[in-house]
Amino acid sequence: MSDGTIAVKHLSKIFKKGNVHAVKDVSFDVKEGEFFAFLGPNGAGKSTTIQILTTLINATNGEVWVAGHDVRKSPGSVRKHIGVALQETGVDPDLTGRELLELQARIFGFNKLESKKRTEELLDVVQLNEAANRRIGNYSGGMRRRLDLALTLVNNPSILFLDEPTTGLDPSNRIAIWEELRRLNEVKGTTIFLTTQYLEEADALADRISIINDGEIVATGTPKELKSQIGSDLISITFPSEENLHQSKEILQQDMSEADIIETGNSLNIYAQDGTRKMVDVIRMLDQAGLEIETINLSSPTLDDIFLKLTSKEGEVQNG
Ligand SMILES: Nc1ncnc2c1ncn2[C@@H]1O[C@H](COP(=O)(O)OP(=O)(O)OP(=O)(O)O)[C@@H](O)[C@H]1O
Repeated sequence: MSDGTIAVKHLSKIFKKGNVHAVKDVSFDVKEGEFFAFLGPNGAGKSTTIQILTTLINATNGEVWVAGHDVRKSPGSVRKHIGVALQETGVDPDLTGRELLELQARIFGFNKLESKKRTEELLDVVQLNEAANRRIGNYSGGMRRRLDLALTLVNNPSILFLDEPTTGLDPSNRIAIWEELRRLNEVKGTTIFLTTQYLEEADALADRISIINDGEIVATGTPKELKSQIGSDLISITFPSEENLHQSKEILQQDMSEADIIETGNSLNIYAQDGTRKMVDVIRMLDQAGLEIETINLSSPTLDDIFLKLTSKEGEVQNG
């Protein structure tokens, strides 16, 4: 039985060489058809995790099920149902894109005719038809990534694993890959497990994100959940005079004990869960007290704020 799910329970990996504890008791599930992003800085343990999930290296501890199969007991069954694009795959630069795709199809057991047919389909999918007869050694970074993506799709996988698929690409090539991944996920229902260091990539693509840092998952949720988990909204107010600022602060502190009010230079920063409503309250209270304000501005936390908070050594917010 195969499906498009991933289940990881208490996964750990210790590299004996250097005694590196690269992955520490990591657990998560990915549902069929879900777009899941593993987000973390350099050395967080993303590549190690993806290599275990794709049967390339063994875990030290824990259980991993991919496409309904145990990666340790049935690696062959897992491989049949997944597509994998890892960082820095070495291929013969003298082959053309078309030749490499045909070769990959033969490796997966397609006969000659089927291999040619599948290759043409995939060249269409990743729009490499025009470059198909050029040597891979002459491909640009964006073309290489598109070819890598096509290679992962040869066996019609139910789950795609992509390790930092857009690292080093310029913005237009990055967006082209994003569109392709979205289409695969939405139209074909392919489950996607992607690692990235880019917040905007996880935010733009993923249904759910786990943030990994120093081998541990520090937060999991939808982009929206992650934002609201940490997320107080921020109301910044500037005043026409210092006196105005101090009087306003006193008034707001009396009536708003639940919100943090912090003075920064000539403005007050107010942190509140429901920023829009709080902003209306603040304006009303200051108006009633006859106090003038110069500007008032409301902003929500970005994923950047959350990422920094969760991955900084001082970060105190933890969540599973
Ligand atoms: N084969 C290995 N032997 C020893 N240590 C390793 C090995 N592979 C990875 N590590 C170490 O394990 C830790 C996690 O590395 P990993 O490559 O999984 O991180 P990553 O999140 O993928 O980082 P990057 O974004 O830079 O690819 C790092 O400290 C790394 O040096």
